Amino acid sequence: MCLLLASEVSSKQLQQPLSAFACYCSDFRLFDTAKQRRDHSQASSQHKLACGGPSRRLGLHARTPRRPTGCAPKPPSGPVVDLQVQSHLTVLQQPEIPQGGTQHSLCSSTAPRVADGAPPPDPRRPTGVPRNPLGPCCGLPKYRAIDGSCNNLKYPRWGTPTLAMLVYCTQDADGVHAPPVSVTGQKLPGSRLVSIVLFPDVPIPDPVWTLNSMQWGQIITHDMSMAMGTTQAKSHSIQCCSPDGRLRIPPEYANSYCFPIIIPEDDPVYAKFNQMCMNFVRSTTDLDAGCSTGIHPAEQLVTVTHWMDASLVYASNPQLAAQLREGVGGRLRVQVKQGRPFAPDNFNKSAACDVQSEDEPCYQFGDVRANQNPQLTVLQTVLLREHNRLASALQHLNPHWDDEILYQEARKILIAEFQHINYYEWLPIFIGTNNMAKYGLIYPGAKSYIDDYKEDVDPSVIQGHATAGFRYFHSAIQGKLELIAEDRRSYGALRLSDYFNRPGVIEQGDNFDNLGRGLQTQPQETVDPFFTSEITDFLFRNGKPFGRDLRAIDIQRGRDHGLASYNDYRHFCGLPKATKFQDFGDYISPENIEKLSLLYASVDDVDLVVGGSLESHVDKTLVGPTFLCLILEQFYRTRVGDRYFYERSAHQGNHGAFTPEQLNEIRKTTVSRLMCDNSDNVYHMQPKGFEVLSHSNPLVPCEDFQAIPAIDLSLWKEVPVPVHHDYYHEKK
Ligand code: HEM
Repeated sequence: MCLLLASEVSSKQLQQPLSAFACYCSDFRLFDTAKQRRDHSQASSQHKLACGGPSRRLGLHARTPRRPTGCAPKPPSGPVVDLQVQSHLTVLQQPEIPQGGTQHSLCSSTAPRVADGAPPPDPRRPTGVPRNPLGPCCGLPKYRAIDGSCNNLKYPRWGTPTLAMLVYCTQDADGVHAPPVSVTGQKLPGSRLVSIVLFPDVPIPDPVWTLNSMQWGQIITHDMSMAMGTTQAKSHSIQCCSPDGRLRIPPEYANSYCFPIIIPEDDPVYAKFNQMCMNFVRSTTDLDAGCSTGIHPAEQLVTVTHWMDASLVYASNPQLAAQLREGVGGRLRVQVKQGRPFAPDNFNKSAACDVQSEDEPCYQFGDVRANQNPQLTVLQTVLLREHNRLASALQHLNPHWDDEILYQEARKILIAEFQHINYYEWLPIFIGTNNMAKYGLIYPGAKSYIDDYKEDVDPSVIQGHATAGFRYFHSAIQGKLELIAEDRRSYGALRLSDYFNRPGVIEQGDNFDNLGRGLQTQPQETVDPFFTSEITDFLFRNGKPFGRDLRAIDIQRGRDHGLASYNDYRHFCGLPKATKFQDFGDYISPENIEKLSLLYASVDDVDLVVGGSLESHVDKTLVGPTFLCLILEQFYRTRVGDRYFYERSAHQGNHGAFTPEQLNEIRKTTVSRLMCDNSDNVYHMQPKGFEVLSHSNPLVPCEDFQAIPAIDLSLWKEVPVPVHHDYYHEKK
């Protein structure tokens, strides 16, 4: 029997830093008890001290200058390419996205990770092969394991929760875990100050893309990443500031996870409330978990599966996954309210939501962040309903299938739909169809299997993607969520910060449909260096007149994770390295260069989160070249490293591969079809749901299957294999 890693861990435990869960270390030592782990980690910190390294546990945060080259220059490799978009992109070099057989060169500041070819030896990165305590993967399962293990048969733990993010370029001040400081040895400019100066609130509605483009992006994020030790919705159990907004105690004595954001005295918002300190708790690393000897850069752990596997629907650990199931007909549990299915009540409402009474809804989904904002909860509910819709249809077609088969088959189809929407409908908007096709992320027009699986490509979430690049799309968040009627008139709007962690609003009246139509009608905010004050001043304010600043948190998180500088990442992505601020002028405006030069002492100090968010966009994308390079790399890995990717055939080990006919049905999936099929009383949608209504994208009836195609599930009808009588024994 296969024992799965996360079977040791409950979802609640996974949210807590260093909670008492079993921890696999890179040498595959399994700590059975918290005490064993503590002993080991004490030994590690002694070792660190012996090596002259810091000890966060003792509050000794070394403050050594930012190393100027956290990222070694990428050796020239392969031809300069133009990405078929803009001549100004000629700096990006083809090997950024590994193509078949090409050795991918990575920053050398940390041990290189795997792209193509043989994996480089990295003693810190568990592969799970020789000493896998789980034993070998069992057989060749048709379905993905809930915790993502055994997707890669050579490296069974790749993509599982509690594995670290992939690092290209790090810049910990002490080479291990201390947040970076300026090359001058001084502090970097405060994250809140940078947020105020460079990322103000200037509302510009996007002329083309709907709010669903933003919201679906958050869904993709939550499927693939959540840094361990962060809460991302509710306030953290560790508080680094005093209740009146002052620093609780001098940093050197504070909780070793504290890294509070200092608020400037003349802050335009927080000063009015005498706030000088914004809570910020560091993510949990392999070092904290006692899984590192402390002589390498600490790596942040992820609590969800790294795969694109709809883990936000099904959970990332088997216990929670089992609790989410109805146990009948392959369905997931729901509670039906006025004839409409919603997710079941959260196991611990007050921990998961900011509810004001026990009656107020707060849901249990596969991901802990699902209640964070109403539109997110709407999409989580749509996906939940879609699973049950598929399971019921399959049951109708195949009454002989049991609960397990129905669950797994519906899950397999839903994951395929999800991957298809992500790769063929959503990502092209953000990173460009041409770029994706050129680097093997999509194959437009394909009618058969795409066998591009590469066993040695590590599918892990990349630091530069999750901690910087993808967070740029926080810019697309709208401060008001419009309620849209069937005739597409708006008759009101919800203020976002009134409803953080209060999802019950989606049940009131027709709000579920109104919010769903709002997602597909209201434009998102333009992706640019402007961010709504609903997230920069009022994030998670929970009834208070001020909240927190997500942009400042993004910047601080980049420092917490030791991301190398923007200049280093620029260089890594093929842009020339700057020696003076004006050298950023190829992609950053003169006004912003001036602001950067006033804030930062050196070009080598500029945070990746900051510089990347100021770049002008590559044509036909919503990002500049540095983030484009990182996001392309991420989704290349996510695709080719996934043995179960929906376009894959059985020849490459996808033992549950769709038939070619089924695959071509999956390829009809669109986000509009999902919204049509899983709303309550929505009868019209535009075919392209991520694009605003227009003459070329008009409203059509949901029953218009030409305009909004539906998957023909009859192709999943299985002719039962006749049971052969055992005449020999019968005769006897
Ligand atoms: C209303 C919408 C959203 C809200 C309120 C929100 C809020 C947050 C918060 C609070 C965090 C944790 C910050 C930290 O402690 O480091 C976070 C992380 C993140 N967000 Fe968002 N977000 C939203 C939408 C989006 C969108 C649209 C995207 C991308 C398309 C996105 C991408 C990310 C990423 C990549 C992370 C890091 C996840 C991890 O690895 O831990 N978010 N967001």
